[in-house]
Amino acid sequence: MMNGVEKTNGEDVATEEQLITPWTVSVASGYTLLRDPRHNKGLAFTENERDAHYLRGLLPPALMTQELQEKKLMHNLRQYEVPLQRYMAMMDLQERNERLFYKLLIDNVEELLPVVYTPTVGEACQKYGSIFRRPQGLYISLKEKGKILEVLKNWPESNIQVIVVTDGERILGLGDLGCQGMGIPVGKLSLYTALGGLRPSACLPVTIDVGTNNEKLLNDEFYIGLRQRRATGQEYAELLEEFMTAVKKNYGEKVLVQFEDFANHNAFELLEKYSPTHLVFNDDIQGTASVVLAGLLAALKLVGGALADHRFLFLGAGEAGTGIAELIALEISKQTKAPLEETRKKIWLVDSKGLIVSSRKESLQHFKKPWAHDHEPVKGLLDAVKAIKPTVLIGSSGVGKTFTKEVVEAMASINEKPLILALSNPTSQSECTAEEAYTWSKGRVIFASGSPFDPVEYNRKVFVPGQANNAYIFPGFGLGLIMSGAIRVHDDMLLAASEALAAQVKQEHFDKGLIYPPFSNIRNISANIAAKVAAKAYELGLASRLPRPKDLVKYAESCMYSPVYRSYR
Ligand SMILES: O=C([O-])CC(=O)C(=O)O
Ligand SMILES: [Mg+2]
Repeated sequence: MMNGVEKTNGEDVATEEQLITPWTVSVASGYTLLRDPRHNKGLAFTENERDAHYLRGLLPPALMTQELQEKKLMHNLRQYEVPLQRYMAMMDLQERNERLFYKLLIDNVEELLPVVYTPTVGEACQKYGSIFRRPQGLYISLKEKGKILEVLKNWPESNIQVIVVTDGERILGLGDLGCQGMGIPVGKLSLYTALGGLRPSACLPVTIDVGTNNEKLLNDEFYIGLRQRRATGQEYAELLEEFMTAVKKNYGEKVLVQFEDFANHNAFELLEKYSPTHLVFNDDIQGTASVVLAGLLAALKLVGGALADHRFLFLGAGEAGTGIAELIALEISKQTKAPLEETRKKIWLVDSKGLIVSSRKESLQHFKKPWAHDHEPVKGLLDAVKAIKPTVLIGSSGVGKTFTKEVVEAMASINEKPLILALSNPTSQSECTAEEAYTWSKGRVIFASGSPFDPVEYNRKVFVPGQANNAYIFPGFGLGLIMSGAIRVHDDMLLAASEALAAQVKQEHFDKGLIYPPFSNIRNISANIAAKVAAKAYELGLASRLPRPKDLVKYAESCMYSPVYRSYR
């Protein structure tokens, strides 16, 4: 139980032999207050606050508003030309003055998203050891086996609502970054707060360190993780089981665990294993699926027809590829009442061995098997495009530069308005650039990508590429789950989130060729997504927060964290 009889940090339920953490709660003042990022306001402390909180002399005389601090910091950030330096400046700010960090991020979301998130966060993870200053998040390694519950109690907050956890094995499209994957949970959770309005203190980033198979990191003297090859099989499963059990025991039934950037085999297995007993969500399978489906639903206004009239070809049959494919098949099945086995046949996947066809079925990993349709073998992507004649081409393999000129031209020769999504992250792994997509299709493509691209001018027309990134969905999705007290995730909630996001794309966006709304309005979008997800949770009997609020959008908005400074008495 979270807020009821038991205290959440477990002291009350501990027996006399059990070890507890002797937390004390005190009012911060003076030097300690300035060093406490959650409460520090820097030069924005008022005269009264300086008197009352023993700050006299610890600050220079000037007073600044939060707006002026924001202006100064944005100016400073823009001086850095190297993206990683901007990232480090933002992380320093988060460690120094949390509210100001979120004020910057919320007010300048389009400019700062690429700094604290994709693509720069990818480079930050690669160099995490070298840029390491203060630890962020919770590290749970094989050394902590048998003690995970105690480790959770070391974290200074006990009222956790969302955990983003990675084991670092597949960080974006960059591969195994081991313990240095911590940048991802940290970045995702700062979006939970900035874009979805969850309180920072309710968010817990976790990295599970079972080793790494990345030789470069194993030989890097600055590497911060366990210097061993990855534990697998039973050893791995046991550590995760201990973690999942400890999480539920410590935070209760309603804590959301978001799996992030696990390698394919573990991602599918963990989701399947824990969905029946925990509130779990895999962002790379389900979040990406929901955001892509939203883009497709919106794109129908530009390309015409119903979803069922289209043919889909994927390059990449991992978490994103099969997750998106399954959600598209589910949506078509709901719309047409055709069984899933039928609707799946509109969707074709290509992996590293070529088109997935029935003759390969025996040797396929189980998550690929539903996509093995009858067709003669086809080797490469270009031949698959020519054979399948898709209206929609989606890249989700994590490998860059795979949508070649020939592939884009083939799509443009088949379709008046080809729909191409280059989802792989970060920018270096994108299947093609926005400029390539517009140029090679002679300006006819409808394009979106996982990493952001600047607008492109082609034939004196400006094209604005959309960003098909799960960041549109997970913050609002999570908010919807938390605010309704949901105890399980259901696929219908993903569909509800897709529809809510698609509904936010307005004529002015379509006019620019966009199939996603701009991020500048993301808090409002998140409130709408949260409301639809929560409504679905109530409808399905999965919500525990009763009675149901009448106006769920208003309620979502009222739950959202504001970064504006509070006055101290
Ligand atoms: O982090 C992102 O930008 C999207 C994502 O989940 C991934 O690429 O794994
Ligand atoms: Mg991810």
